[in-house]
Amino acid sequence: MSLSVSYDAAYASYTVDDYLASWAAGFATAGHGYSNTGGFNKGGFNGEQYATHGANGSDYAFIAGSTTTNGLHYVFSPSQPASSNLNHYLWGELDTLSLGYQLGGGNGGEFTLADDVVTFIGLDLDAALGAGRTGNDVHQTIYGLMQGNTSALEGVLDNLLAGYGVSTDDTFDAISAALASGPLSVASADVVGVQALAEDFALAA
Ligand code: HEM
Repeated sequence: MSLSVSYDAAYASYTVDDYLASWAAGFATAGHGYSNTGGFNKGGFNGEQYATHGANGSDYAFIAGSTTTNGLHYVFSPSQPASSNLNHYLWGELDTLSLGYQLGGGNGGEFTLADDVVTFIGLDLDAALGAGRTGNDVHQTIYGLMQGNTSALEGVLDNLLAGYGVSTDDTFDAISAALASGPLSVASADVVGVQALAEDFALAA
């Protein structure tokens, strides 16, 4: 699936990094633990959506989504230490992410944001049961957001946006235009191939 981004026109000239920084500052979570767990759309520890809002009554929120039915799962084993790499981690197929304000829904229904500022579709991250936390992009991206830390998400986005010649340092409008014109052309990949060949000859000489 290719990446697409939809955003509130009021933020058109914000860079993605600027918006993520302001979202993170407003999310200002006091943490997760027992008091601010968020939840899955189906309740329990599995579903198509996981969502939470900042602690201390913050309206700032996010919804992580999977386009696969029952595609996201949380491992919570009280029998293992909370600090274990194989406990308290998210796995599954993470495809979409919405950031904004005023989380609603849940409790068996779909989550919504009354003010949905930006939605990324096509994140295309995948982690298997047993992946644990370390090296698990699905977990790191979402647990980062839960702590008001957007750096893992920025890394994921920059990785995808590089294929279109843009990055999270660009504005939503610039990114939207780059995504609309498609991935960098096959012709430029060919040019890279030719250059590599020329270097090979130079080394051989
Ligand atoms: C799905 C996204 C979630 C992620 C990425 C996540 C991640 C984590 C992590 C990394 C910890 C820290 C464990 C430690 O090192 O001490 C933790 C703790 C905890 N999580 Fe989650 N969590 C998620 C969702 C949930 C949900 C839906 C619940 C619902 C009950 C929950 C309940 C807890 C509790 C109770 C603790 C504290 C455990 C303790 O201190 O004994 N989490 N979580």
